[in-house]
Amino acid sequence: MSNRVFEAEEVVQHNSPKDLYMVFEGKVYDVTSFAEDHPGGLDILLDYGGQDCTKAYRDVGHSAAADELLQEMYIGDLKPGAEERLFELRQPRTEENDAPSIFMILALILVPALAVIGYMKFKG
Ligand code: HEM
Repeated sequence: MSNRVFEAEEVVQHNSPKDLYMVFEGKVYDVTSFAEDHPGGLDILLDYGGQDCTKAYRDVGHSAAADELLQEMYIGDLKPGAEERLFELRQPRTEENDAPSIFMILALILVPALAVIGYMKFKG
């Protein structure tokens, strides 16, 4: 068991499927090895990657077996009082899991729109 103390700045970096930390009740857990096997799915875990999942975890009503699993992944403590900072530093999910960016969506709308306008001009 480690008593390492983590800064919020460090915890938020670990938010990808290959490197996933989560904070529960002020403790830091490295859930990377378990994430793919999570019965609730990887995707839901990524929503809390590098973040506090205390409320979400409790709301699901996880079993005692889940609590035990979690304890096995304990790696240290979040610096006392750093919860708010952690939330402020919240980072977007890593690219490989991200929904298409707003630019991509705009491009998908604009390109056909310009093509139609161009065609109409050409015709007229
Ligand atoms: C952080 C470490 C976590 C561990 C070790 C964990 C572990 C587990 C385990 C063992 C189960 C199977 C049911 C049970 O034993 O309770 C489960 C189910 C589930 N978990 Fe997690 N969980 C974690 C985080 C989360 C988070 C943050 C969420 C977000 C809401 C979540 C959502 C769910 C859901 C929705 C199910 C139900 C899946 C189903 O029955 O269809 N879990 N989890």
